[in-house]
Amino acid sequence: MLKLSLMYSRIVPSQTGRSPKDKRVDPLEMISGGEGSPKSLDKVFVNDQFLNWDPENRFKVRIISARAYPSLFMYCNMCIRPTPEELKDFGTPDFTMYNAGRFPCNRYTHYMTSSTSINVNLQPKEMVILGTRYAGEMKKGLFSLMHYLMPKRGILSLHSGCNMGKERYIALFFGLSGTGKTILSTDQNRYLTGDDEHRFVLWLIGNRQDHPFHRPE
Ligand SMILES: Nc1ncnc2c1ncn2[C@@H]1O[C@H](COP(=O)(O)OP(=O)(O)O)[C@@H](O)[C@H]1O
Ligand SMILES: C=C(OP(=O)(O)O)C(=O)O
Repeated sequence: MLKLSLMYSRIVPSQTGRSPKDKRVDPLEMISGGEGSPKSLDKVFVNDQFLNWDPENRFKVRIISARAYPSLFMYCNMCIRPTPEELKDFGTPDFTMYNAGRFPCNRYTHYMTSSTSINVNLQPKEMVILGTRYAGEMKKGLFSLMHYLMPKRGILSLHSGCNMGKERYIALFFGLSGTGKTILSTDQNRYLTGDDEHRFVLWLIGNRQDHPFHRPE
């Protein structure tokens, strides 16, 4: 029984859902170094990708993770993959994300609310994830960044599902997480534009993730 429960505790991670109370968006630099932290590991997984389908409002993001899974999650599902040519000229990223979800933060440090910490920082333009294995934190962190940056460019970012009818009218689905945006926007009689994060510019709707634009006439 003891053996079983030990096995179970190894398989089931401590934090597998979102931790909104442990998330901070700080304008100032935070403590993200120290032994065992993502910045001190010898081996990490790195992928350079783009945020935003629209090339004119695109951001370069570098995702550095201690484990392969978060890296693959972002590479396969979330961001836009650069072409080999774009990767060659990638240069300095606009934003860097460090994910060491298995490493807990020190909950006794000033500001820490638990052993989970998700810090999005706009000054050094970086995000550090500690003490959670929920990959959705990475998506939501980049989404927070887009919420900050897009309105400065006259673009409204939306947390919504979006689909389009054959007559090219667009429907947006709003709601808190888990309230049915995905289910409602996935309609077999309508084109799915995107399930989650969108930007809205007059009549042009684009998904932050790797989906094409649809231009209703
Ligand atoms: N109208 C509904 N009645 C019952 N369950 C629903 C309804 N809409 C969605 N769900 C369920 O709620 C969960 C979350 O829905 P989802 O569409 O993924 O939400 P969101 O995209 O807003 O996070 C899913 O398991 C889905 O099947
Ligand atoms: C994925 C989440 O929610 P939503 O489906 O609303 O984006 C989340 O809250 O982590």
